[in-house]
Amino acid sequence: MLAGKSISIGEEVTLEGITMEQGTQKKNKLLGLLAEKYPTLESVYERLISLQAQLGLPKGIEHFMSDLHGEYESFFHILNNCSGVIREKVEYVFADRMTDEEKAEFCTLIYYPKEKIERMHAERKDTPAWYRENLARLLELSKLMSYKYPAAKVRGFIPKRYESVIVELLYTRPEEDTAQAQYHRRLLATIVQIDSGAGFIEAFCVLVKRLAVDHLHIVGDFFDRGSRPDAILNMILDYHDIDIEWGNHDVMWMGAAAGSEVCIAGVVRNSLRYHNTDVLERGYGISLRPLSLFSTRIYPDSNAIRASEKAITMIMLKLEGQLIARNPDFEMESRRLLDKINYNSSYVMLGDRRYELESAYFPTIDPKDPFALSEEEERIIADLKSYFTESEMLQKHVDFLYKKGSLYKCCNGNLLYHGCVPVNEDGSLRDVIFDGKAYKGRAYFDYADRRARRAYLFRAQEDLDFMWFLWCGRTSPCSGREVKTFERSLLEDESTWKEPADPYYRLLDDEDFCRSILAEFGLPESGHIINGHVPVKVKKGETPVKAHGKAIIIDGGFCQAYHKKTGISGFTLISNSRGFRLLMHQQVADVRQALKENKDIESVSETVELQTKLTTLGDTDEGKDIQEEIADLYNLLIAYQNGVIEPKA
Ligand SMILES: O=P(O)(O)OC[C@H]1O[C@](O)(COP(=O)(O)O)[C@@H](O)[C@@H]1O
Ligand SMILES: [Mn+2]
Repeated sequence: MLAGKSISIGEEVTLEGITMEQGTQKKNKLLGLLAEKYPTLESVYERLISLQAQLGLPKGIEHFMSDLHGEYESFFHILNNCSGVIREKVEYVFADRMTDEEKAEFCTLIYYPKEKIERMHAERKDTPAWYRENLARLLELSKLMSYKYPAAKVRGFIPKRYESVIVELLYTRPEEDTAQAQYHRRLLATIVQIDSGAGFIEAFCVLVKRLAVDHLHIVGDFFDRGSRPDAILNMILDYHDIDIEWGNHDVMWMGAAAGSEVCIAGVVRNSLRYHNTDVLERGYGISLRPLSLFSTRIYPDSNAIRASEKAITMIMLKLEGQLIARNPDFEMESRRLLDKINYNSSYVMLGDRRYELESAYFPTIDPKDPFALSEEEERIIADLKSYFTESEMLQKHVDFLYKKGSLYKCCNGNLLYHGCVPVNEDGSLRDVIFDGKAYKGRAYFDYADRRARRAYLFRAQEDLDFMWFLWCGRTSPCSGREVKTFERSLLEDESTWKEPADPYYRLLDDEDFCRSILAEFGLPESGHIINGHVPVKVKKGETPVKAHGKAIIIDGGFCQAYHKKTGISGFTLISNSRGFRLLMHQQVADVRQALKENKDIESVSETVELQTKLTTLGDTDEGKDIQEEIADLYNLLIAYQNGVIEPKA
């Protein structure tokens, strides 16, 4: 932050101009700092040579997934099998040197080394020969998979305790020299002899998985529908390299964790709707008991879960109505419907049409003031608010979502966000107005991202309300739909459930439109838009690849609830030095089955884009940083050579 300057949310931060002299001083100061890191001429040469060489290596492998929706079991397996990539590599390396069963067993060992070794031990199959054979296989696989990484980087991927021996094994060439071959055999035999085979196998498996995926992008929607989003977040807290683009379900949970009452009601409602109360009660220590006691009293004819869902839905609709009234900017007036109900005759007016209500029973509504919470409801929501804001685990997960996440990301020429860029019917960027100021395109995303961060930092009501808008606002970049929770909960006529969506979703098939969006975010024509949010119904012939590959929608329905709709159980999009391919995960294997029968998730691979030119690290964003470091090192070299800075001997 610039000293003495306060920054308002709509404003861009710019550096004040600095004089030439100040500029030189600053440059020398930076060089001085670099000289501390590289104090000798040799150290500069060494670093320069290594960086220059790295620029020519193939770019790292990026995996993209979205819409995990709490589906912990499949995600756990997919994270361990690296979306099927390990099996492909095993196929490639061992081709006809191993049978299918042997390969399947070897893959299971890589996915779940600890458990598999325990199993082998229990079955008395963990003989020295078994260890030697599997260590040799893991070594061969690691060698092949590490060719595109500089040695220093590979070293960094190996668990510390095993680093020196594994490096030794990786870089000896037994096939070239008999002395080396003997040395190699000795190393492997000794590892087994001294009983450290299990530790080394586990360390190799860490290395292989690390080599398979350089960077993971999750394009939103961790929460809701599936049962354990908390377990997914726990699993990725320490993931080596990850970014997240917030989905509409995530922002609602983030708003809830920041203390937005309507977001809290929305989160509780969604959890009850899918019978996923475990995530709240066990995962986050949030008690639903006060709500449940109240609900079963108010709705004695319903079971406890259904009663709670009804009660929290009404609280949510009241709070949403209050929020809409105090935020005309959100343009959500059409969603304020409790005052359009005729409570005597049990119908609602939508526009000028009358729709029958599913039930005429509204025990918590005062028809004269339908948006007011009763005293009991106030107490329930206040209790829930304290549980949400005080749940250590939830706050830890939401901290992580803020730290690693954002509303969008530009990465290696590609544009990632969960939902849409709001546009007009003709594809031009749509102005969205807040506090009398119009925002569109990238500036709108930046504005919304800043407000979402401010909501968590300062928790002012208007920013907390904004989190709700992000969850379900028609012009929210996370949603882009008019979300019809009222109709879906209270009306039987399904024609009212349809949710009008932003023209963006229709236009995404048009290449020129995609290019215009990429350009708006300062990205090249060769880039791609990568979205989640809209389940792709593969079984109905829909394809995730839009506009000849300019846009890819990767919501393949990880969640069980959507398998019937999509026909598959999730996608992983992979970008490597050759282009893009998509893995469609066919069937979910649970871990127990995987271990017992060496079962895996079947994944079908489809090429999305095959490049003729290999993409190198030099072509990526990381490559640009390396180029800058190289330029700084050259400046340091010049400063050493002409005596501006004295190198150490
Ligand atoms: O499937 P449910 O529980 O009825 O939820 C439907 C609601 O979820 C939404 O589809 C949002 O969730 P997604 O972001 O996963 O699509 C809303 O548009 C819709 O109102
Ligand atoms: Mn979504």
